[in-house]
Amino acid sequence: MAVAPGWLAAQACQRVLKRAFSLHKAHSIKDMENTFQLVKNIIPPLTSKKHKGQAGRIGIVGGCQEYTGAPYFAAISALKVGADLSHVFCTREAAPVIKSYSPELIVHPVLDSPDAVHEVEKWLPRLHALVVGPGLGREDALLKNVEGILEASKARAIPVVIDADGLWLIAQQPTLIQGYRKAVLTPNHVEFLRLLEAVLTDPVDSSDRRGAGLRLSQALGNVTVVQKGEQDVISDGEQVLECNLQGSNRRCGGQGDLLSGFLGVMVQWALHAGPEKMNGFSPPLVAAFGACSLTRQCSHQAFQKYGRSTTTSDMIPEIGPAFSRLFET
Ligand SMILES: NC(=O)C1=CN([C@@H]2O[C@H](COP(=O)(O)OP(=O)(O)OC[C@H]3O[C@@H](n4cnc5c(N)ncnc54)[C@H](O)[C@@H]3O)[C@@H](O)[C@H]2O)[C@@H](O)CC1
Ligand SMILES: Nc1ncnc2c1ncn2[C@@H]1O[C@H](COP(=O)(O)OP(=O)(O)OP(=O)(O)O)[C@@H](O)[C@H]1O
Ligand SMILES: [Mg+2]
Repeated sequence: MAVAPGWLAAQACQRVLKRAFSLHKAHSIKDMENTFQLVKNIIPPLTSKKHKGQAGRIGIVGGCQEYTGAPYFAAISALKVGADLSHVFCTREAAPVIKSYSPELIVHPVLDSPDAVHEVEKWLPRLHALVVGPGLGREDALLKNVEGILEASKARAIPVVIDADGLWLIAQQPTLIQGYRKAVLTPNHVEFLRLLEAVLTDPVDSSDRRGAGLRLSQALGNVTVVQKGEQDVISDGEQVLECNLQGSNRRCGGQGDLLSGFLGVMVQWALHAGPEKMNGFSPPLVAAFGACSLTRQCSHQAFQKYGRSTTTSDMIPEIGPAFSRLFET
């Protein structure tokens, strides 16, 4: 019997949705379908009418002597999800290493220069979003420069995803992003607890992940918070979305870096698409759901091939197939 490709695609989509929502009673498969549909709504179509740059020009702020992999993962994932140009702003020492990983990346060795804020600021008019923190390190001088870069980005209303050591900075100075609704924080378990402690004055039950995420977001003035973990819990202080899509049980480093790169692209897609396509959700919330789903799907697919030996590099070739499976069926 011949089976129509459309039918096969619909079955694959149903399987993904069942994996995604079977665990959480607060959502029905219908809700999940609707949320995936919202992500689909923000994806700019590939057409012959566009010029280079229109699908996204993303900047990654991070990369130092110790960490060169993290900014690479964030920058390459931005490109592979569909951005046209991906810039990395890193320290002088880290630049040749990051360049050597990929000819696709534009690498600026400026982050430890005395003029770092100005050097990054002059690129800001050409960027749609910044991802701040992967592989940044915690040196005071670098963090000071990143403070200036964040202020300059806010002044230009550029969306910022803050991850890793960028979250370390925010835990020291929450006022840096207080009330900036174009900021999305992507803490892992340890980073989330650190933020809770830094921002909330009253004790909070961190085992109630929805409640804690809501409260943290509210305390930061509705900055979107993506709490990564067995389930990803996403809140903008008003609503909570959970992503339960099956990933893998490999916890190798770098998966969060991929997520931050996806999110840098998707958040500007969502803001560009506008609130009318969001069915009452905020654009950063929908973008975060998309980035979490895609990371977990890549992890799932890579694990099916490589099992215990899966590393984050194995997830990169899965980005295209995972994206098609989730958002193009
Ligand atoms: N290949 C690379 O270059 C990678 C670099 N990374 C970078 O590494 C830097 C540090 O980020 P991490 O997420 O590793 O953060 P941390 O260096 O704070 O934590 C590393 C790990 O140590 C453990 N840990 C932390 N605090 C602990 C404590 N008090 N007691 C016991 N265990 C504790 C946790 O398992 C945690 O995930 C960031 O710049 C990040 O972007 C990571 O993104 C992973 C990949
Ligand atoms: N227990 C888990 N089960 C399934 N998926 C998980 C689990 N913990 C984290 N993840 C997924 O792994 C991805 C990265 O989250 P993680 O908490 O490892 O970030 P991270 O520590 O910042 O990573 P990185 O090493 O890049 O810094 C997210 O997509 C998250 O959904
Ligand atoms: Mg991380």
